[in-house]
Amino acid sequence: MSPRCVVVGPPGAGKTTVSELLAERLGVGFRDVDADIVETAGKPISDIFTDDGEQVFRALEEEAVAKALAEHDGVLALGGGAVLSPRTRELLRDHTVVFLNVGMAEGVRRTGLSSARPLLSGVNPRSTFKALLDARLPLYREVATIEVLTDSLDPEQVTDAVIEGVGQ
Ligand SMILES: Nc1ncnc2c1ncn2[C@@H]1O[C@H](COP(=O)(O)OP(=O)(O)OP(=O)(O)O)[C@@H](O)[C@H]1O
Ligand SMILES: O=C(O)C1=C[C@@H](O)[C@@H](O)[C@H](O)C1
Ligand SMILES: [Mg+2]
Repeated sequence: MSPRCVVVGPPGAGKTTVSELLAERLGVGFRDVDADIVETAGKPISDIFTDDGEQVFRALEEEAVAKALAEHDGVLALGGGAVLSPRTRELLRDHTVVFLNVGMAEGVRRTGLSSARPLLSGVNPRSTFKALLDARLPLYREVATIEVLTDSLDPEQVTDAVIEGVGQ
C-alpha cells in the first residue's frame, strides 16, 4: 500500500487544507501525520515541544511518517519539518510528493502568531519563518515531484494545480 500522494511544505503552505480538498476530489482518504502524532502522544504538538523538546518530537514524527507511508493509500499531509529527517527523505524517494510552497510574507500572514505552531511563536516570526524557509527549501525540493507556489492562489486553485500536476 502506498499513498496516492504525499504533501510537504512549510507551515501555512496549506498542506492540511489542500490535502483535504485533494482527497475529496480524488475520492480517497486523507491523513495528516501531525494529527497522528497528537493521537499517539495524547497531547498537542505545542505541549510535546514544551514538555519533551524538539528532538523527541522529531523522533516521534519520523516513526509516524514511516507508519503512515506504509498504511495509507490516499492523500497524506506531512508536518512542516518532516523533511529534516534523512530517513524520511529516503522513504519519500518512491512516492509522488507535492511541495506546496509559500513566500515569507504570505506564510507569516497565514500562520499568524498562533501558539499552536511552537517554532513560530518566538519574538520575531518573520525572521524565524525566513530562516526556516532558507534551511528547508532545498529539502522540500529534494523530495518533491511537483511544486506549486500558493501565494496568490486560493485553496481550490491550489488543488486544481496539484491535480493537473499529478494526474487524476
Ligand atoms: N491557498 C491559500 N490561500 C489562503 N489561505 C490559505 C491557503 N491555504 C491555507 N490557507 C489558510 O492558512 C492557514 C494555514 O493552513 P494549513 O493549516 O492548511 O497549513 P499547513 O501547511 O497544514 O500548516 P502546518 O504546517 O502548521 O500544519 C489556514 O488558516 C488556512 O485556512
Ligand atoms: O515546521 C515545523 O517544524 C512544524 C510544523 C508543524 O506541521 C508541526 O509538525 C510542528 O509544529 C513542527
Ligand atoms: Mg497542517
